[in-house]
Amino acid sequence: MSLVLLPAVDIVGGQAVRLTQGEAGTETRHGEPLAAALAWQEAGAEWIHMVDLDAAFGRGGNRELIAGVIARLDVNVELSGGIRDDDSLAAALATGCRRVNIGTAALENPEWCRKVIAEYGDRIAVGLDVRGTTLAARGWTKDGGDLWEALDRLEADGCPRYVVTDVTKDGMLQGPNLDLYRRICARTDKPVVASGGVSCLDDLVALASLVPDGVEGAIVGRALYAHAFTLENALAAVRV
Ligand SMILES: O=C(O)c1ccccc1N[C@@H]1O[C@H](COP(=O)(O)O)[C@@H](O)[C@H]1O
Repeated sequence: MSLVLLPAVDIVGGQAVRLTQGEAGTETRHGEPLAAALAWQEAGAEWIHMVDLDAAFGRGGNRELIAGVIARLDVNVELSGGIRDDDSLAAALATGCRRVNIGTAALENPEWCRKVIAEYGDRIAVGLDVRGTTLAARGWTKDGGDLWEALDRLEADGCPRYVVTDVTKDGMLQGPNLDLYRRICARTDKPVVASGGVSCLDDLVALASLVPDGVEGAIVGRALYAHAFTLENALAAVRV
């Protein structure tokens, strides 16, 4: 199996942006989310990782715009940010995304998370956003507990997929935390999508070497927007 590449489209105030280590106020702007998403689709992406950062930071959201973007796409969208209760989950699924990524609520509301995993199966992924082995919640501004305790609980609850971000690597262009993904894959048989730090094609080749361990995909953000490589070249680099 080839590593699945998910170009990221993060949205603030209706614009595509990139943050550094997820910190509000560090954004660089990259135009219309639709234009970005269409560019990744045309370059061959099969999935797009879309984040409503305003919703993740608890300061509004971009759901209508996101629904309009997804309606124009043929590729699968994994949608993150602010999905924390029945209403926000229903609104997220109604955008037409293929799956949603639950972060804060998986840490703060385990019972609800268990319920929606049982109800929606693989339309749900849980985002494990970590600094060291401490989880980050609420726009990565609050500690969300111990990674290994949460992972054991989510395993018991049947979580079908994990999207694992090393927050300290995100937007830094300094390479991914391969050891983190190895350690998580050693503790679960469920697919893991790796996020944070990809800077060059060699980083993607290194992540692709973890496919037999359980790394299914890699989210690529700043490296694509900074033109460190093209998505076409990235897809070729991980193709087997
Ligand atoms: O992706 C980011 O750069 C990011 C930065 C700061 C906070 C969250 C970010 N992204 C993703 O948002 C969801 C978390 O949202 P919530 O906690 O469920 O509301 C998660 O997938 C993060 O990886």
